[in-house]
Order: sequence, then structure tokens, then C-alpha cells
Amino acid sequence: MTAAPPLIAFAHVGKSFDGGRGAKPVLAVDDVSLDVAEGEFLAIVGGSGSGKTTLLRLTNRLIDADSGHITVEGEDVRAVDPVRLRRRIGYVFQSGGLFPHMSVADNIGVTPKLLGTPAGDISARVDELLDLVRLDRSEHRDRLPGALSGGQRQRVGVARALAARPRIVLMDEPFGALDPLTRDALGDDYRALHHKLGLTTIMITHDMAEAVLLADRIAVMRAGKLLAQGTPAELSGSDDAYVGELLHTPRRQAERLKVLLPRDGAA
Ligand SMILES: Nc1ncnc2c1ncn2[C@@H]1O[C@H](COP(=O)(O)OP(=O)(O)OP(=O)(O)O)[C@@H](O)[C@H]1O
Repeated sequence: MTAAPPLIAFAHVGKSFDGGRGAKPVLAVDDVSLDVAEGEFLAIVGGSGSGKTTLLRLTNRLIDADSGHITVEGEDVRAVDPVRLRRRIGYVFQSGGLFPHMSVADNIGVTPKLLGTPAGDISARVDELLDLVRLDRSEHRDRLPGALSGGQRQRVGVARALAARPRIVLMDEPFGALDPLTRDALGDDYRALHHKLGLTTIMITHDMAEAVLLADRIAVMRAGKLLAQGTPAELSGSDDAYVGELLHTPRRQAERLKVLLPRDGAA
């Protein structure tokens, strides 16, 4: 039996940026090879400046690689028109990335409108998406992003990313700025959506605990390089010191919490 081809594949991908003012170029992504299978939820974990966002932006050609190849659904991304590619790939930004002067409904409907979808169909799709991300239709449809909580804004960001029915969703620290309860609820809700819609998701997070709880597989980046990849259980057996360090904190916290909170306090 042959294995299914990956839905997204990075092969020896490299990307540098001009360091500016005669400084050395910054090697943001350094020879990264990584496959993401259809239906998989992959978390990319790493410190600030490790190249996570650059890797995500290379996937939908917000920027182009200097070397190597990236394929999405079997096509080399360089052979695909970037605008068409981006319509096939949902993108959720850290702070929602919503247009502040546009209502929730208009924000969610922006891509269907660009695709020439009739107004009535867009309106029905907006309602469907609000239900999907568990926002009350009548309460939220006409609000401006500034009148939403951070968690509600992220829900709208997810709805907008899903509007054109993509098979792939890229998320750049989507829940990082939220309080822990909202973050947990949104993470769980998104994970359920990922399964229900049969999505393939790549999510960036600084938080190894979040990655372990949500993702099927985790890729660890440091200084532009892919240090390790695997299921949480596989990473747990890694002998890489940095991976061990990243796993140490959630492990230690879990052990301390078990002692300090012997009984589940939830109702
Ligand atoms: N447009 C750019 N021009 C110049 N340098 C850039 C640009 N984008 C990223 N870099 C540099 O590339 C490196 C990787 O940046 P990147 O944003 O991919 O890291 P990151 O892991 O996503 O960081 P963070 O977690 O802080 O968002 C950093 O040194 C950054 O300064």
C-alpha cells in the first residue's frame, strides 16, 4: 500500500531577508523539509524570531522562497497564481486581522464577494459561518470589530478564513492574546471544526502545552531550522535539549497542579 501524498510539502525551503543598513542578511527559514498530511493538525512551536511566521507566509505566497520547493495539493506554489492560491487557503491572523471599518458580516463576506458570489448567497453563508463559530447571528452580524471582545474577534477571524470553503487553514498565533478560559474554549471549538470540516491545519503557537493539547503533530523551530517533528508522544522521547526544555514547563506545571489541585474544581 502506498501512503497518500502530503497535502502540503516543504522540501529544503530557504528564505533570507535583507538585514538592512549593510547588516548581514537574516536567514529566517533554513533548509526546512516538512510534510503535512491531509486532515492533519500540525502545530509549529518555537521562540520569537525562529521563522514560524515566515514559513506560514511562504505557504500561501505572501512571500516567495529563495530556495527549495513548496507544494500545496500537489502543485508547486510558484506555478499557481498567488491570489487564487490564497483563496484556497484560509488564514487566521494573531489579532483577527479584521477590517475595522467593516461590520462582522462584511468582514466574513469579503472573499465570497471578491469571488462574485451573489449578495443573497453571501448573507446566507455569513449566517451559516456565524453558527459554525458559535456567535449569535442577530447579536453580532452588524457590529464593528471594535465592539467585540478579543475572543469574539478571533471567532470572526476563523469564520472569515472559512468563508470560501478552503481545505487548508493557516493560523498565526490565533489564540495567543486571549485569557486562558477563552483560549481553551476557542482552541477546543476550532479543533472540533477542523474535524467536522475535514480541514488540514497549520497553527503557530509559542505555547507547547497548547500544541500538545490541540495538534496531531508538532514541528519545533529554532533559528530558522526545523529541530524536531512528531506526535506529542514522539517528541516526548526526543533527546534534543531544546525540545526537552520546551516540554519541561508544561510537564512540571501538570505535576504541580496535580498536587495542588487534587480534585477537579469544575462544576
Ligand atoms: N519582512 C522582513 N524583513 C526583514 N526581516 C524579516 C522579515 N520578516 C521576518 N524577518 C526576520 O526573520 C526572522 C524570522 O521571523 P519570523 O517572523 O518568521 O519569526 P517568528 O518565529 O514568527 O517570530 P514571532 O514568534 O516573534 O512572531 C526574524 O529574525 C525576523 O526579524
